Amino acid sequence: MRVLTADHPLIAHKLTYLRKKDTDSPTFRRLADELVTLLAYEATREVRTVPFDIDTPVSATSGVKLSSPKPLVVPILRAGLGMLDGMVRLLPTAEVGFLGMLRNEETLEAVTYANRLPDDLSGRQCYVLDPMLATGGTLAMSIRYLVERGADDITAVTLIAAPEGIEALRSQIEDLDVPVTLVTGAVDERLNEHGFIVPGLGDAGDRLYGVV
Ligand SMILES: O=P(O)(O)OC[C@H]1O[C@H](OP(=O)(O)OP(=O)(O)O)[C@H](O)[C@@H]1O
Ligand SMILES: O=c1cc[nH]c(=O)[nH]1
Ligand SMILES: [Mg+2]
Repeated sequence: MRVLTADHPLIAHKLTYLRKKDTDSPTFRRLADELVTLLAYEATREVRTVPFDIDTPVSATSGVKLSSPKPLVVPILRAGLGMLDGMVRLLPTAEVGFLGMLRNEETLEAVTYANRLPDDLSGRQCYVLDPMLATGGTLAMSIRYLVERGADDITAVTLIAAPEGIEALRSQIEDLDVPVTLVTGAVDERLNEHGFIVPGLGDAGDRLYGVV
């Protein structure tokens, strides 16, 4: 698994305000949206294209367009939904599939409670969106699931990742014969005893949508 950590002052600035505990939900949503658009530039660096001949007002020329099959963007509900608009703004032809996953607060194991994805993902490039990579369990399950359905290239986009989670994810998907890239806005210090990222930003889903 390739890991790309963003190194950009605008990303660092926006992440700082996202982390602040007194940042309200509307501001948190706006910052998450802006951050994913900046990260999407890096995440889509290898999106597949095909040659495309066009006429400008001046002459004929060749360019490129996104190839078929269309890329699939998969936000992990709930918190990944806060990253969807920012991603599809850069990838307007992408299709969107949904996975609903919840981490058990005691065992920290992820369970899947919703699934709305195409059955056959053969030949698809998939972009998985989830702001937090903590123990790595949620992303490992979702990536394995997409590969079982045929996805042949996966990029996960996170805002913040824990170093332990990155290593756990790496080991849980190392048997997969598919390139996986992780693009993250930051790699934080560690996980605490409750499986929360330190310093992190708290519970991303709650901060986006309220405490449930
Ligand atoms: O790396 P992991 O240890 O698996 O933890 C990360 C997961 O935890 C959070 O979701 P949560 O379970 O809080 O669900 P929510 O998005 O509905 O709040 C987060 O959005 C990730 O999906
Ligand atoms: O710090 C964390 C860990 C898991 N999920 C979150 O939303 N935040
Ligand atoms: Mg949550």
